[in-house]
Amino acid sequence: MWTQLSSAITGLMLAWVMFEQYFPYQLRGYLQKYSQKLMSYVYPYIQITFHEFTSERLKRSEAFSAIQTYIGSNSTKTAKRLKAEVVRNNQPLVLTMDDYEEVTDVFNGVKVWWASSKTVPKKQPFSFHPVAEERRQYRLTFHTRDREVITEKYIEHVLKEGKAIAVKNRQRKLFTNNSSENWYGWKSTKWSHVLFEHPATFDSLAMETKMKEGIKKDLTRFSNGKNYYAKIGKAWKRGYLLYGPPGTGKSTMISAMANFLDYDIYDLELTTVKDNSELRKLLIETTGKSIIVIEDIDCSLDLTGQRKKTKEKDGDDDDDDKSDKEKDPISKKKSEAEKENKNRSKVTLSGLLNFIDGIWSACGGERIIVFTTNYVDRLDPALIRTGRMDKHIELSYCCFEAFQVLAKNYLELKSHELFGKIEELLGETKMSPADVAENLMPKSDEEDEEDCLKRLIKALETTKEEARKKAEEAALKAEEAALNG
Ligand SMILES: Nc1ncnc2c1ncn2[C@@H]1O[C@H](COP(=O)(O)OP(=O)(O)OP(=O)(O)O)[C@@H](O)[C@H]1O
Ligand SMILES: [Mg+2]
Repeated sequence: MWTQLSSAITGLMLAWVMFEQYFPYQLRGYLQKYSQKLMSYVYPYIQITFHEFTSERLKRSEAFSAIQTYIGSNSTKTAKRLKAEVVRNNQPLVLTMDDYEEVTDVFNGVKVWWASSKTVPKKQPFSFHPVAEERRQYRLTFHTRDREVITEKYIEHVLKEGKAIAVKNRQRKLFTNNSSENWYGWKSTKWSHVLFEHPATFDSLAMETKMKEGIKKDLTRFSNGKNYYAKIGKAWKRGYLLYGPPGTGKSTMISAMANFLDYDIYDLELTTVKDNSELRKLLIETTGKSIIVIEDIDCSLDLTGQRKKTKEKDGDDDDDDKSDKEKDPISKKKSEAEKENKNRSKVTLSGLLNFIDGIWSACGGERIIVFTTNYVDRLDPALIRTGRMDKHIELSYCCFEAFQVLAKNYLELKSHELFGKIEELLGETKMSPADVAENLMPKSDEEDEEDCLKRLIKALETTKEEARKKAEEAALKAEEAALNG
């Protein structure tokens, strides 16, 4: 048996050598051409191969990824051998077609075959670029008579569907910028990320229903506005300025926005950005369908510009001002951050404005930029003028409508006899939704809804009393000052 096989192989090899030696080059070309033609009569199928990596810089082919997702979602019903991957502990298994497996698909009554295979490239003795161990490819086979429908419609359908499924299944990410000291090598990591899993939604957000609905509408119009933005010649982006006292839900709203639109979040820490060019590099690295957030913009940088610097030089920063700062927690936060950032970040106001609406801001598309601040009046007018930050949203102290949302979320209460008293007190005093929520949270298993509501009433009364005393003291001081001339 082995001797027969080896003599057959030797015979074939001899025939090939004779063919190579005795047939002239042109004749060999003709023979190959006609044999292929002959084959196409016997085998009337066309094959297209999609490789995993593009030829340039080993980048993964987008078409391959889309096809993989498309086949993955369809093949689980038909393929006999599947590959299982666990993405995360609490996620279901992701099943894809195994290597060397074949599945069929039908499009407009036309049948096609998809097969997966892989090649292992020869090891490079020396290379600067890491070489992928295996390269996979998908082979699409279809009948010659279906050439038109497949090349003109089917492939486009597969790529579009694959991308849509990937968007639907993707795990959203929360990025934060690394300090430039940690950018290394040709594959520098400017952003690092974790999975974004914040549960906040617009339903759980406590604020006036009308305002909430308005914001949701605005976001939906933006995310569906690709053609509109192209038509009016504007970059597909929108700026929001969220302002209000601490604990009124600015950060929570950003998470709710990301969950509502299914976007990633880039939390940009400006104080670690060295200069404007670094800011631009960071921006280029962000992807579409994302929210870029700069929190506490008034603390991040000296965005009040040159005016403030000259003021400080003139010695305008008097003692009274300083003692005020010591009292006010927001100013304290601001001055601490200012001190820390002095000389560290050279990002300028103009650099930031360029980031918001300069030429570079258009790359990527479909992006929302959100600034938050506790003090809107401390920002430079250039930063908040109309057209720059498209929408200004004030998040304020808890109103009764907002309280109702919190009571429903925290205590599953839609009404209660104590609601009337709470409505009255909320109208007379200022308490942030964060503080209201804190009071509504049961502190032990023994506490019921009524205990929580009573605690809130007590807290509201204390706040009201403190505010009354403060106002009295201020009035007294003003009276004294008037008397002293
Ligand atoms: N409007 C709101 N609806 C629901 N929960 C809220 C709301 N505002 C605040 N909270 C609760 O209070 C906590 C603090 O809120 P959040 O961090 O969003 O406030 P903030 O406005 O960003 O404050 P800061 O100005 O200090 O950053 C949140 O974890 C959330 O549970
Ligand atoms: Mg916040």
